[in-house]
Amino acid sequence: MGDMKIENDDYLKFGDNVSVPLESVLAVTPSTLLSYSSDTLHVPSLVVTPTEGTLSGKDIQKYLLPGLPTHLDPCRSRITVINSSTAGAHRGQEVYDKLLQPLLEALNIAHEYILTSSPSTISEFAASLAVTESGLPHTVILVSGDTSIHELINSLTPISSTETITLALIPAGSGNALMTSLSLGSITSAVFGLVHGTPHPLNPFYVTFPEGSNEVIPPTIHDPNGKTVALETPDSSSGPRNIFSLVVTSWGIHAALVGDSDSPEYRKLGNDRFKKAAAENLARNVAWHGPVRYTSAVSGREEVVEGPHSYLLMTPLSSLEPGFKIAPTAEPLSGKLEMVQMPFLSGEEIMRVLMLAYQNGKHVYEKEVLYEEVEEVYVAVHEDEERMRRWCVDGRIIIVPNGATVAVHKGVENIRGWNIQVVV
Ligand SMILES: Nc1ncnc2c1ncn2[C@@H]1O[C@H](COP(=O)(O)OP(=O)(O)OP(=O)(O)O)[C@@H](O)[C@H]1O
Repeated sequence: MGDMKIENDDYLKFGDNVSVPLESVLAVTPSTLLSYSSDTLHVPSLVVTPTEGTLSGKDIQKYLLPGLPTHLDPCRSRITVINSSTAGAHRGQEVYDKLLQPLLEALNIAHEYILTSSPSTISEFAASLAVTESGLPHTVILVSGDTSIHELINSLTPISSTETITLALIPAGSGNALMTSLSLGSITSAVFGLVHGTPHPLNPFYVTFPEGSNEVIPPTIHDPNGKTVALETPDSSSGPRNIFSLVVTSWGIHAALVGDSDSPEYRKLGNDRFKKAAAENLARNVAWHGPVRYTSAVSGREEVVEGPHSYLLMTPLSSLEPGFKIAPTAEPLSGKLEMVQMPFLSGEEIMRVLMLAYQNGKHVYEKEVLYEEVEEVYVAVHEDEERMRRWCVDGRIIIVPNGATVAVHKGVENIRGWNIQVVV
């Protein structure tokens, strides 16, 4: 299947000689897989005769699609495509109309299509998921950014059995840190991965927030001021709450600038809001107080950093955005968790150190930076001011009570009975 230009709408006939740019080839499939299968359409004949500059016998393996993988086979999976309509530059519909829908149709992949219409469409979908009547596992093709993935996995409700849900991610958000770290950050590479990839456990890490924690709900058109509500999860409205994180969890200056940039005053500034929030937070020169106790995954020993701190961030990903290698040794999907901590530093020093992250993650060699693979991190937050008690979990802002301890745990495979896999 390729992006071929064929004159006069003619079908290709066996033996026809056609040139297709290699980067346009998605798959080489037997014609029996295709919905418009016909005796005259023999897609493999396009590429099985290698000439210089075309596919060689070895190369062709990468493109071969002899049959549908389980996650795309409607006889073996229940498939839903969710398009997060406000993600990134709002190009999700175009991606679905021009790329995904024709591809799924050509391969006879029956699916349900959901175009999000509100900030709760994804969580409502996830909450409605149950073991299918047919017993088939769910495949969700999510055309979105990282926030939508976070919402989906965190809205799954508990089930008594263990079920698998397979996510195929098409990066259409403004950040796409997960897919960027998996080297599938472009739409074309992700669509190639959708067809040729295999499911791997996502292993999200999780953060336990104590009772009394609140969540800041950013402004929407319906509620231009936003609001703060008690933090809830599908399995608990009292006691500690576990929030699953796939990109980043932070406290200190990172959480402060993400939190500020979401406020109604900053939102008016569009994309410049991040720059302004960063500049203002760096100029404040404040320190965050509370001991950080962690278990090193390397030595197995428990260590304590008393603080005060400027920066504390936990992530399983190497890059939070293209080029910004905050955790250069991270191995996404491995379940491993990296911690980056900086003591109280001036705004200028923080900036100097963080800019080294753009040089292939060189900041981790600076004496000011503590960089460790960790099993667990416990942070006792001692701050009077509410804005200093803000945590960021994949962009969500959560405010903890003064004196409370937040616990961060390395990756787990199962969320409330659901084994989450991602196609890579
Ligand atoms: N029609 C809609 N109206 C309001 N909110 C929506 C609508 N559709 C989706 N959303 C919400 O908008 C957010 C989109 O987040 P998503 O991660 O997909 O893109 P993004 O924010 O551009 O990317 P990133 O998270 O990488 O920065 C999600 O919170 C989603 O629930």
